[in-house]
Amino acid sequence: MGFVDLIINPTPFNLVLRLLGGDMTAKGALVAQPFPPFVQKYPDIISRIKATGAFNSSAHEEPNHIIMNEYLPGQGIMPHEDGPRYHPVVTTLSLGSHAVFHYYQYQKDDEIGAVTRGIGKTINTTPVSSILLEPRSLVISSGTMYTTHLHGIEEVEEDVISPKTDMPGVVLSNLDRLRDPLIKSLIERGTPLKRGVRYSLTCRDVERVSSISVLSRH
Ligand SMILES: O=C(O)CCC(=O)C(=O)O
Ligand SMILES: [Fe+2]
Repeated sequence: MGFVDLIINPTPFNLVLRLLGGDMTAKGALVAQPFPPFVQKYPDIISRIKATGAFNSSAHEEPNHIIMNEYLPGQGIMPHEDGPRYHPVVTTLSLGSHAVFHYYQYQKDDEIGAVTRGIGKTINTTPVSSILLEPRSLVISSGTMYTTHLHGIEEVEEDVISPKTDMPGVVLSNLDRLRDPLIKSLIERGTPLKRGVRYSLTCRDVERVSSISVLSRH
C-alpha cells in the first residue's frame, strides 16, 4: 500500500488525501479504525502530540483522526474553517516541503467594501497572521484561530518571505522562531522559497465516536 492510497475526487479542495483513524458519518461521528503502526508505534506521533498538552481538555485527550494531504508545488488549500465536528484544536505536522499557512477573518459588516452575498460571508483577503510551516514542524491552532478564523495555503510554486518590516513579501508571525538553517538563510538573502512536495498530517479529536465498529484493514 502506498503512502497515499485513497484519492477522493472531487474533494472540496481537490487534494490527494488519506484518512487515518476512521471515516466520518454524515452527522460528523467517527467510525473509528485503528491507526497504522507509524502513527502510534514509531515515531509515535500521537504520544508526542499529546505531550504538548494541546489536547488536555478534548474528549479523548489526544487526536483520534488524521487527514494526510499531499501538495505538489503550486497546490494549496482554499481558506476554510474546520468546523464543529472536532474539538477546537488542530495540530498540523508538515513533512517534506515548507508551506505558508495564512489565517483570515471574515469581513466585518461595517468595513468599507464588505458585501453580504446570500448566507455567504465575505473573507477579508489580507491575512491576520501568516506562519511558515517548516519541514518536520508541528503547528497548533486553537482558541479564536480555530473558532472564528479561516486558514488556507496559497496555490503558488514559491513563497516570497519578507526578511524585515518594509521589505517585500509575506510578513511572518513566526520569523523569529524559525529553526531550519537553509530556510533562514534564503529568507535573509531575499531568495524566494521554492515549494517541493509537502505531506501534511492534520491531527484532530473528533468528539463523537460512533458505536459501529469496523474491522481493521491494516
Ligand atoms: O494540509 C494542511 O496543512 C492543511 C489541511 C487543512 O486545513 C484541513 O485538512 O482542514
Ligand atoms: Fe483546515
